[in-house]
Amino acid sequence: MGSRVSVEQHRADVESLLAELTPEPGTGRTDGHGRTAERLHVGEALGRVLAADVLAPEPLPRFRNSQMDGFAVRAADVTAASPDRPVALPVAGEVAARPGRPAPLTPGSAVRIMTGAPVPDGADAVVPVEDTDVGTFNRPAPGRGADETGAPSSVAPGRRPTTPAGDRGNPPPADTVRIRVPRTAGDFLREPGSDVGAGDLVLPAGTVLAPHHLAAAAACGIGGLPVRRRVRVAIVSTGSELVPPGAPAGPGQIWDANAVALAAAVREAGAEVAGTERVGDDDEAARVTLHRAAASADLLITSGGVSQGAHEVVKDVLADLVFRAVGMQPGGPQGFGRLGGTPVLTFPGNPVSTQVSFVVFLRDVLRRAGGLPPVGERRAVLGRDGLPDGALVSPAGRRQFLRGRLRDAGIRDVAAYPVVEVVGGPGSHLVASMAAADVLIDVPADVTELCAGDAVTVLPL
Ligand SMILES: Nc1nc2c(c(=O)[nH]1)N[C@H]1C(S)=C(S)[C@@H](COP(=O)(O)OP(=O)(O)OC[C@H]3O[C@@H](n4cnc5c(N)ncnc54)[C@H](O)[C@@H]3O)O[C@H]1N2
Ligand code: MOO
Repeated sequence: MGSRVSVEQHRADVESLLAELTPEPGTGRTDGHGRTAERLHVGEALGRVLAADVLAPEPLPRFRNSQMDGFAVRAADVTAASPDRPVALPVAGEVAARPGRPAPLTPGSAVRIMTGAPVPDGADAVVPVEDTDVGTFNRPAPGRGADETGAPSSVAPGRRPTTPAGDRGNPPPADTVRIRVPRTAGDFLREPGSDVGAGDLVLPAGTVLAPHHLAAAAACGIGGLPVRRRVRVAIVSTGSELVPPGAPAGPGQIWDANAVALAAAVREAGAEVAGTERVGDDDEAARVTLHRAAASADLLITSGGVSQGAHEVVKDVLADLVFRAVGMQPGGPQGFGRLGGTPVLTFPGNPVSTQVSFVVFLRDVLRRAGGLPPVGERRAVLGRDGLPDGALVSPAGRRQFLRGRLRDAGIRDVAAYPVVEVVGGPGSHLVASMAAADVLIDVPADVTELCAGDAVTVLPL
């Protein structure tokens, strides 16, 4: 395996191997049909990354409509209105939020109008129904009377209604409305294009589509969105001892944690799982499986079979790859190269090592390829609880990635770094203990001792 290389060196080599996964304009990764993007129904695009700017095909709102339930009027007809001297106007019908175009308003009249309904030509303001003698357009609920403003009076739970049930149904609309509040032109109108104009930018390329982005696109009538094609990753876990979770395990068998962990990590990083396969320590079977998996994907990742044992199928079958010891713990034995043109990363089989390898070498590469921001790192202060002796020692020349848990910062600590406690042990088989962690504590290769209170870098899990 030769001498150890640094984490930085291995990361640089992995990034240069995988540069083709991050499309640059004109040189992008394609899907065999020359596409770097695909079109998805707006309802299916959650979490995907927009491949192009999305412009509004029409103004939004599409037409001038009412902001309130009330009466569409000419403002000039109601400028003199006041509670003491209401202006009476004849009511010339009703317009609701329904398909169709309303008839124009005759000057000197009012039209009942509902929220969202198109405003008739000739009307330039809406008077909310509460500002008129009508009070409300609601039907009285069964058994409820109307109060003096016309609004239904509330009936306390368990009380008997104060009016007989015969008041049900819509009272006939008044043919005259008395308007008590003056209005000026434009009041309670929603103008076409006041949200977005035709041809305006609604969503810029690169947006990671959240529900409110999808709502904006849908409201603009956009049925399909161009999204970046996701990197397709094939996953092969190796080891004759492995059985799938849920299946019975006999003597010497263990459940395959890595295929599940890697598939979930790939998806979380914005990529797509082309397939997961398990193969035993049989060179011929492994050869077939690895070639098939590589041919199906943009990237192949494997777990296991890369150290110094007698049955290292990955090393044996992928002999053209570079296998090396990286100066880190866990995750020391690493390999990279190509199989039939497809880039391959080989992660060590210990389940903590596999997951740490993904976080350290692949997570942000996949995120960048998919148009997502890197997870990045943050600073924290080492807590005392996870350090019985108040300090930890780390071997020189090995970058350690310890499992840690951030403590909730109290209000007093808002400006300070959060405290991180070491959790679980350092062993790379301690996969259940890792479930208690929410970060990896990054101890640099040249640091051999850390004390409670020291500042550290952590990588979120
Ligand atoms: N003589 C040496 N032995 C080992 C060295 C070394 O440098 N010299 N390195 C050790 C380190 S560090 C690691 S990490 C492992 C890496 O080994 P492999 O990548 O070859 O992995 P395996 O031997 O196949 O498995 C290691 C361990 O993990 C378990 N495992 C494997 N796959 C899964 C899975 N999908 N789900 C759950 N657990 C899995 C496997 O049963 C073994 O216990 O090598 C050390 N040895
Ligand atoms: O490097 Mo291994 O990944 O420590 O257990």
